[in-house]
Amino acid sequence: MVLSSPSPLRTKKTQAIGIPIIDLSLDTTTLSQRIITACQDYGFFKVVNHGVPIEIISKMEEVANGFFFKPASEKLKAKSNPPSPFGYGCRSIGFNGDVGELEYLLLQANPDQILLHSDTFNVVSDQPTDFSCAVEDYIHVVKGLTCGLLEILALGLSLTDTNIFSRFIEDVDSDSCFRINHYPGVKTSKTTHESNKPSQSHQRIGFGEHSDPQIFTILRSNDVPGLQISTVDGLWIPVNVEPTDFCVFVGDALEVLTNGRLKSVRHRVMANMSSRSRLSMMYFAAPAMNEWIFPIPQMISPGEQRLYKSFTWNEYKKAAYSLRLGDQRIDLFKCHSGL
Ligand SMILES: C=C1C[C@]23C[C@@]1(O)CC[C@H]2[C@@]12CC[C@H](O)[C@@](C)(C(=O)O1)[C@H]2[C@@H]3C(=O)O
Ligand SMILES: O=C(O)CCC(=O)C(=O)O
Ligand SMILES: [Fe+2]
Repeated sequence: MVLSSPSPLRTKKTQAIGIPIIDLSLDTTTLSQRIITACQDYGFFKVVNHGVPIEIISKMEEVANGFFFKPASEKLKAKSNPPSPFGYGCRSIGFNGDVGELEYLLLQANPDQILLHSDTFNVVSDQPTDFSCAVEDYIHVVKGLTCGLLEILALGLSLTDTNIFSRFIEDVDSDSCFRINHYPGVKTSKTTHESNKPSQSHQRIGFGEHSDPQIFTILRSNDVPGLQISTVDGLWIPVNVEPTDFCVFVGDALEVLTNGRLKSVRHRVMANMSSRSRLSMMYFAAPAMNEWIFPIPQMISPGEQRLYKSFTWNEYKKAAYSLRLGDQRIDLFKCHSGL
């Protein structure tokens, strides 16, 4: 594994330290060990040499930019009515008062459900088929990458059933979703520079601190900075992303399935970093709604306590949507008795 070299402390609470970079051209045994270490220590890693065709990524970026550059009045036509998490959103995140300096499109990702978004595709682009094909192609390849990584992960955890995680994602009813976030660039204010006062834009939160509820999240962004992950001791590490890389986040469901051995990573996006706009795309790999999530018995060593209760993915999603973005929803499902 290649680790980026440490650089000096930037602020009291933000530190640039080595973030695991996983080279997928390595042999499976080495890979599986490195992925486990990264998921245990950070709940996060970057992936290089993944083999996802650049044309598919660039096409997705092109159609997404085409949408976000449209006038606000056009984009608002892609807002869901009645309100649902899906479709176009601007500033408002979820239904409980969270806001961020971004606009986004949120879509269901499984091949059957994506067809339900045809109304959205008709308004997001003058060439709806071009848009929907770009989305379908992108999801297809990223889903393949996700399942491959989850199989290597299961191998690294010495689980006999190496499809135990990927099966959730391959399920035709999987609740995986796809999100495209657009963070407009910051207009630098002359007045602020002249008066030498700290700019308001320093506090601009693009997407507030949270962990992802799903199993795995695969992110790709352009080269505009802003993403930060939190370490166990509460330090924020900026993640510099190359447009050719993917970032992988452990989600809450994987923390539960591994009885806490792999930790879901808290992360956020700062929106004060560049005059250029940031575009990110996330594939959230999730189980089907009726699927049970609980610590896999093989993940509970003799003498170890079971940390989480059993619940369906539907129950977990309901809990997530009843809470604020930054809430620790996983705590609701902890076994206090150890049973
Ligand atoms: C405030 C919220 C937005 C969110 C649902 C929630 O109530 C809490 C979890 C949020 C999150 C974070 C990861 C993904 O971006 C997301 C789609 C998800 O599954 O959980 C969002 C939800 C959302 O924006 O709808
Ligand atoms: O936009 C990003 O880079 C990350 C956004 C995110 O964490 C999310 O949508 O869950
Ligand atoms: Fe996230």
